[in-house]
Amino acid sequence: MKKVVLASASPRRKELLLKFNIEPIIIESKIEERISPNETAEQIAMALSFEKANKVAKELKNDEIVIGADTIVVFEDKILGKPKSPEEGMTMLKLLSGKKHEVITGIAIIQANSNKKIIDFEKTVVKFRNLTNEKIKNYINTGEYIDKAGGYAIQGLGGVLVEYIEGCYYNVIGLPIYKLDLLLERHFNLSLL
Ligand SMILES: Cc1cn([C@H]2C[C@H](O)[C@@H](COP(=O)(O)OP(=O)(O)OP(=O)(O)O)O2)c(=O)[nH]c1=O
Repeated sequence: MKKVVLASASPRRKELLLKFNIEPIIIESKIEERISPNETAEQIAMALSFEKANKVAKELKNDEIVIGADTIVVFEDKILGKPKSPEEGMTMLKLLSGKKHEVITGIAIIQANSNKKIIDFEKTVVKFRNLTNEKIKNYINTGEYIDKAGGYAIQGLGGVLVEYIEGCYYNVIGLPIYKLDLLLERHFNLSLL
């Protein structure tokens, strides 16, 4: 397989790629995550994933495949980022309690030093069970909410909060693996299997 560069500091994304037999070179891509009010959530996630991948691709000398991704949580047209405090985490989980929300991941794949690039997104609906204030407080106290869009991690103790999902599980964790394989196959003649 060609050299794959993951333009991400997210340990989840690295672990996911490793699980699917890709050993990525990690290059963190620090961008300012600006959110423009005129864009849809899908457009925002795709634009941010592209910015992350493009920043790294521009610094490379060969024809590496660069992957960038951005995950956002959308509840009733409101974008929920990463909570900056336990209080904000608590407010987010109260909003999500008993309701459905969307997790959207933008994914950008760029071949460095070529004009080959593709940008797409994946959407998963997540239904939360009804949460008591005590349950929310107990979850926030675990600290797991930190660094997670929407303030929870489905792959961890946050799994207790989720009743069901509609769509790709890996998308919620930050990288829709089936779509990555589909895009690699279709546009780069590569595949995970
Ligand atoms: C909803 C949810 C989000 N998350 C995580 C996935 C993403 O890593 C994070 C959203 O932040 P992102 O901005 O997508 O990614 P990141 O800051 O972790 O890494 P980088 O920008 O360097 O690529 O939330 C989970 O791990 N589990 C979940 O259930």
